[in-house]
Amino acid sequence: MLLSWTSAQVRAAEAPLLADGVPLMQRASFALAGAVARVLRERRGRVVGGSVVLLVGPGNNGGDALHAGAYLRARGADVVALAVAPRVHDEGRAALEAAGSRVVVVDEDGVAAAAARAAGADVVLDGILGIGARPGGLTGVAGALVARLSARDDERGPVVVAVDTPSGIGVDDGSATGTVLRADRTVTFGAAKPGLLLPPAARLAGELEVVDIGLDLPGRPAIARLEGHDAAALWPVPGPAAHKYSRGVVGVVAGARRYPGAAVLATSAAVLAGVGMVRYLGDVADLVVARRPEVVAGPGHVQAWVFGPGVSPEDAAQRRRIEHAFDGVLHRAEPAVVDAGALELLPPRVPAHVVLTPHAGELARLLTARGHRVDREHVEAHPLRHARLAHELTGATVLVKGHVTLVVGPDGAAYAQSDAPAWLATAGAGDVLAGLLGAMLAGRAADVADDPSLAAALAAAAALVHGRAARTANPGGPVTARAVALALPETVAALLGADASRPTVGWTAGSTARATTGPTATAPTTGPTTRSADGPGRGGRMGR
Ligand SMILES: NC(=O)C1=CN([C@@H]2O[C@H](COP(=O)(O)OP(=O)(O)OC[C@H]3O[C@@H](n4cnc5c(N)ncnc54)[C@H](O)[C@@H]3O)[C@@H](O)[C@H]2O)[C@@H](O)CC1
Ligand SMILES: [K+]
Repeated sequence: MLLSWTSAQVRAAEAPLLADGVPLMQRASFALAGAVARVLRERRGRVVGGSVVLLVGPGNNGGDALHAGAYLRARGADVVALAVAPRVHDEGRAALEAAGSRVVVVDEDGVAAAAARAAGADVVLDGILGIGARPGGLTGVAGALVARLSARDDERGPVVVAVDTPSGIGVDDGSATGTVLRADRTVTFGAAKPGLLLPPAARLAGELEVVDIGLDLPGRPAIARLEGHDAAALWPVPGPAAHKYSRGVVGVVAGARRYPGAAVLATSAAVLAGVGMVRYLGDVADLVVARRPEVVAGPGHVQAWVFGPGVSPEDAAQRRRIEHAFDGVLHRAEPAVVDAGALELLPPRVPAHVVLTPHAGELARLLTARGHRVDREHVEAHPLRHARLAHELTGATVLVKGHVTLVVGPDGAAYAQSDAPAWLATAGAGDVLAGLLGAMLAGRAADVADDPSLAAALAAAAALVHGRAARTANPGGPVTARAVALALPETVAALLGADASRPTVGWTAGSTARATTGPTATAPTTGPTTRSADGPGRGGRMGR
C-alpha cells in the first residue's frame, strides 16, 4: 500500500531530525540526483554531457534542486540553474557554484530565453515550490516561464522531474488550479503527499518515486493507494469447504427494456468475479439468462446487493424492488452497491456498508438534492472534498469514478486508485464495476457486517481489479465494457497468483483475507521505490 502524509505531518516528522542536525536535504538531493542520472542514462546512455536545467524557487525546494545540480555537475552533467526568485537557497547556490555551474536569475525580460533554454535540455528539474506552496499555481516570472514551457509540444522535449511535488499543486488537497508544470516523474521525500495521489493534481505528477530520508511518520496517513497484493489479501478466496451459498449470493436489480445491456454487464461481472450465485431482479431476465445462464432470475436470499445500473428512477417496478431490498440493507446489514438510477432512491441516512458509486455528475446531483448546490466541474476540481461531504450527509461509503477513482469511508479513510487506462472511460464500464464490487461485498458480507469500514477497502480493491482487467483485456488499446468483464477471471487469477503470498503492508490485522481495514500508522513505504502516481507517464520518454 502506498500511503501519503500531509505537509504538516511531514514537517512535524522532520523537525526533531533537523534539530539533531540530521542532513535531510543532503539525503533528499543525493537521491534526487541519482534519479536524474537514471533518466539521463535512459535518454542518452550516459550522465556525462547530459544537459540539466534547474528551475529554482525561493525555498528549500529550490535548495534540493541546487544540491542535486551540484552532484550532477560533479558527475559530468552540464547543469545550469534558472532562479525564478530574487533569492535562492544560499548553501545550495554555493554548492552548485563550487561544483562549477552558474545560477542565472530570470527576470520578466528573460522569460522567453529561459524557456527556450529549458526546452532544449535533456532534463528540467522543477524545484520552484514544494510543500511550502500555497495552492493556486505559479505566478510572476515562475508562472510565465512555466506557461511558455508547457505550451511547447515537442516529442523530444525535456523530461520534467518534479522535486518533491510539481510546483504549485495543492499539496494536501490535490487541487490543480493555475499554472503548474506537468512532470514525467516526481521524486518525493519522506513519504508521498496527498496531492500526488489525488485527482486532479495526480495527473501532473507522472511516475512517483518515494525516497526514504529516515522520517518517522506517526498518526494516520492522509490518503492510501492499494497495490496488487493489498487487493489480493482482500479478495474473497473460497476455502475447500465452500459452497455456493457460503461463498455469497449477490442480488442485482438492474436494467430495463430500454437499457438491457446494463443488466447483462452487471450480472456478467458478478458471475465472472467468482461469486457463489447471482440473482437477477428486473424486466430483462430472459436476455440476462440467455447471455449468462449462470444467473438465477427472481427473488431469494442474498448476502449483498447491486442496485441501479440501467435503472430509471421513474421505473415503478424497479423502484419498488429497490425500496423493498433496502429493508434488508438497513435491517439485516446486507452490503449494497448503489449505482446510477438507484442513487436517487437512496434513503436519507444509510450505514457505511452501503457503497455509492457515482461519477462526478451524479455526485453533483446527489449533493444538490441534499441542499449543497454544486455542479459537475466543481466536483471534478475538488473530488475528495465532495466525496467526504457525501459521506457525511448520507453515512454511505462513497466511490467517485474517474481517471483516479476515490473512495471515502468512515473515520477519515480515503483511497485514491489510479489503475485504469483512459480507454476504460467507456459506456458500460460502470455497470461492470458495480457487479464486480457487489460480488466482493457478497463474498465478504459477514466481515463487512462486523466492520463496515471494510467496504471502503473492498471498493478501492474493486477499482484496482477493474482497472487491471481493462489493461488485461487489451493492453494499450481500446476496451469494451464486455471485454473488461470477460477479463476478470484472468485478472483475479494473476493477482492472487502473483501477490497473495506477499505480506500486506500497513493493514491492521495482517495479510490474510480476513484482514480488517484501513491504513495504519505503520512506517511509510521504504524507498526509494518507484510507483506510478497516475499510470504511465507521457510519451514513454522515460524509457519504461
Ligand atoms: N525541511 C527540510 O529540511 C527538508 C525540506 N525539503 C524540501 O523543502 C521543501 C519545503 O521547503 P520550504 O518550506 O522552504 O518551502 P518551498 O520551497 O516549497 O516554498 C518556499 C516559499 O515560497 C513561497 N511561496 C509559496 N507559495 C507560493 C506561490 N504560489 N507563489 C510564490 N511563492 C510562493 C513561500 O513563502 C514558501 O515558504 C520540500 O518540499 C522539500 O523539497 C527536503 O530537502 C527534505 C528536508
Ligand atoms: K517542486
